[in-house]
Amino acid sequence: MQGIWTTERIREAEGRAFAVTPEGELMRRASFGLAVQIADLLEDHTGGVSGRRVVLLAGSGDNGGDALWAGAFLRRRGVAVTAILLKPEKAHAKGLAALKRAGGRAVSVADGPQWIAQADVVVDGIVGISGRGSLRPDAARLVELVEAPIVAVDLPSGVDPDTGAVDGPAVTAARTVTFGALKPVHVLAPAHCGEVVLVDIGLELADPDLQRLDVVDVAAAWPVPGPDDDKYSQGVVGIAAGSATYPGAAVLASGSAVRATSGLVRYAGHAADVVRAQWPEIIATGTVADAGRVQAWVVGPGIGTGAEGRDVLRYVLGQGVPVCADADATTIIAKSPDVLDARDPDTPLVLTPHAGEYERLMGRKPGADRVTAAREAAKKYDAVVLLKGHCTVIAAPDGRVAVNKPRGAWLATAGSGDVLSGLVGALLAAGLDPWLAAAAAADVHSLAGAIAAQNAPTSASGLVHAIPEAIRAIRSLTS
Ligand SMILES: NC(=O)C1=CN([C@@H]2O[C@H](COP(=O)(O)OP(=O)(O)OC[C@H]3O[C@@H](n4cnc5c(N)ncnc54)[C@H](O)[C@@H]3O)[C@@H](O)[C@H]2O)[C@@H](O)CC1
Ligand SMILES: [K+]
Repeated sequence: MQGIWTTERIREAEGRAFAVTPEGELMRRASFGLAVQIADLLEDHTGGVSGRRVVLLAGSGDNGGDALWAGAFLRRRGVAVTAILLKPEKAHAKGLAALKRAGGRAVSVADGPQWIAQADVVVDGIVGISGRGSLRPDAARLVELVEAPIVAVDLPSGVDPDTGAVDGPAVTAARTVTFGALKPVHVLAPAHCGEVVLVDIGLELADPDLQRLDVVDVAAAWPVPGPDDDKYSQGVVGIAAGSATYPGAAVLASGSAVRATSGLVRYAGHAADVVRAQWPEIIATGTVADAGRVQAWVVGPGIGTGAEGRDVLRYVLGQGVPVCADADATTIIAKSPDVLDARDPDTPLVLTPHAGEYERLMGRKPGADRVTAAREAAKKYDAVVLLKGHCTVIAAPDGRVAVNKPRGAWLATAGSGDVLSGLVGALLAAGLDPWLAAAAAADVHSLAGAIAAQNAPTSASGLVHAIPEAIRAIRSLTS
């Protein structure tokens, strides 16, 4: 999660950096780092650098400028560099002059195909963070001809920088070299980016005002008990999950909450005996009405979508504490939206749909632009929406969005979602802002998945046991 920045914030940071660095310095740093990566790929792909052929697809903006400057650096290492200028009249003037001074060649779109056919590596400097929409026809035709590996400058052109959406021709890169910080595209469109390499150009992104929005500092957010805390003051979470026939969801969601924080966990439902046997520290009762006071509820996993599940959901929504509604609870809300009438308007709600549940909630699939999809659901339900997928997107009704950096696909295992909802509930009970709670939970969940996968293949129980190590790892990174 940490270090993924929307283009708006990247631009703000660049603006600050421009003010304190000599003109052209940021682009020099970016394009030098880019040239190093292009040479590295040439070496990997052809066994050498000098005498190899690189073709630059150079668009009209600074992204094209980066590519042209990188071409000039590569000339010094004996690379034959040809730039295809997509808009010759708007090509980055200084970059083009530098390339020509260094002995590089610039050609028109019409002459492009013959150079592409001979290229060892092609560089996509078509558009960067100002790019919108898919590739234009000229660029698309050239990209289609490429057989050599492509290095994308900053991001693969044709893919939306902030959402990763692709709705037409786009570049598929072997490697993407980005500058300053990762942007959403790098985690939302991994298939188009290939390997992502981050080049430090000295952007100051640690501004606390900026962090508040797009970067979730999980280590700082995670509740740590202080000397005056007791089991109640750290937040009591209630788990309404599972059934007598299917106690697994109850065991996983409750266990995950136990492992996430040291507050008290209450369980209410038909699996009380099994939960108690697995987790002696949990206070388990048969019904939500008997559960006692909690500071947040997790409701849904394995409760069924019938009348009893509906009553349970209605009850917890009416308690005036934050609720994480997961799995069957999402389906109940989709089928009978009137259950939400039980909700006090001020009660924070976190919904955790996967794509299928999203479709039930919204009447349409999330589609390629999962950021907008999550935002729209957050608005419609006035809830934090955590849209599950290879990369999880967390949107708040006020527009905040966090994206969770994927760490492998081990989380796609039965019961994994139950573990996530337990984590969200524990953080809600500890008093975290619901968006932050959901984002921090997703991050620890994905790291726990990666840790559990060291003993692959793993399972949801393995995930629960890896939670403390994941929290320790994240905390140690910043302490
Ligand atoms: N601003 C900075 O501090 C730095 C920026 N750098 C580079 O600058 C890039 C951003 O440059 P710019 O803001 O000049 O813009 P871009 O190079 O991203 O885009 C240039 C122009 O392309 C046009 N365009 C938009 N969508 C298009 C599409 N689908 N097909 C064709 N043309 C399209 C637009 O008119 C846009 O202004 C970054 O991605 C990065 O590569 C780096 O040099 C590092 C420093
Ligand atoms: K690009």
